[in-house]
Amino acid sequence: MTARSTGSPSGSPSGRPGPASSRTTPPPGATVPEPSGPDRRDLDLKLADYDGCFGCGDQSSDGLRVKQTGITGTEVTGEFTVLEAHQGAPGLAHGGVLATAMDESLGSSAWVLGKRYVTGRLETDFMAPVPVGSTVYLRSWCTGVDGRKAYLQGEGRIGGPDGPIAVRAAALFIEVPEEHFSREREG
Ligand SMILES: CCCCCCCCCCCCCCCC(=O)SCCNC(=O)CCNC(=O)[C@H](O)C(C)(C)COP(=O)(O)OP(=O)(O)OC[C@H]1O[C@@H](n2cnc3c(N)ncnc32)[C@H](O)[C@@H]1OP(=O)(O)O
Repeated sequence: MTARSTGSPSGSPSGRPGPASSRTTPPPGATVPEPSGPDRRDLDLKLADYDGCFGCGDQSSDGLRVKQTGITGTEVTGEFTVLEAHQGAPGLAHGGVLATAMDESLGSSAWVLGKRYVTGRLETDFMAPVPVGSTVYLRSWCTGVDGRKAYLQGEGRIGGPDGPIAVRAAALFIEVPEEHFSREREG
């Protein structure tokens, strides 16, 4: 296993600027709350009847089937394996698939904040090609909450949980009421 290339994912292992733009950087005064979301066991129960999510569900044969592997504070880790169905260029993961995996990971970190969030803005940096068959090790965490806005960052590594960063992301999630989901379905 190689050494993790940066302790701080907002750092710049490649010399490139960090992943967050002004729209995904928390404003001064934003704070990271104590996670108050359901713990893993509650979550498993609540999600037991729904496995249709393209990111984490088991019903979608070509879905990513991201498995969550740990939660520490707002940091959520997970992993998925790149299948042939996920190709862009021959033998390599499609960038949109990697962005989706980051959305899933960032969304999981937002979930542990204990409120309902949807992705408002998602920014991704693609740092290295990801071959089909690779396991991508995902990690996301909250950098601040300001009213309805939750700011998150994340990364996907290959070769092991401490391997090189292949993709990194920053996002703004927006808190929505429960009706958001039923209203949109009926719309
Ligand atoms: C824990 C371990 C196990 C976990 C186990 C799994 C758990 C489960 C995980 C699930 C993980 C799924 C992860 C996928 C998550 C999706 O994929 S969600 C689907 C994709 N996203 C959407 O469909 C959202 C569509 N957009 C919308 O519905 C609406 O635009 C929104 C985002 C709700 C905002 O609309 P609104 O409520 O009318 O609010 P609005 O006033 O427009 O905006 C609120 C504020 O946000 C700002 N804002 C909104 N959008 C933006 C933007 N794009 N850029 C900058 N600012 C913005 C506004 O400027 C405004 O700012 P202020 O004026 O308040 O300063």
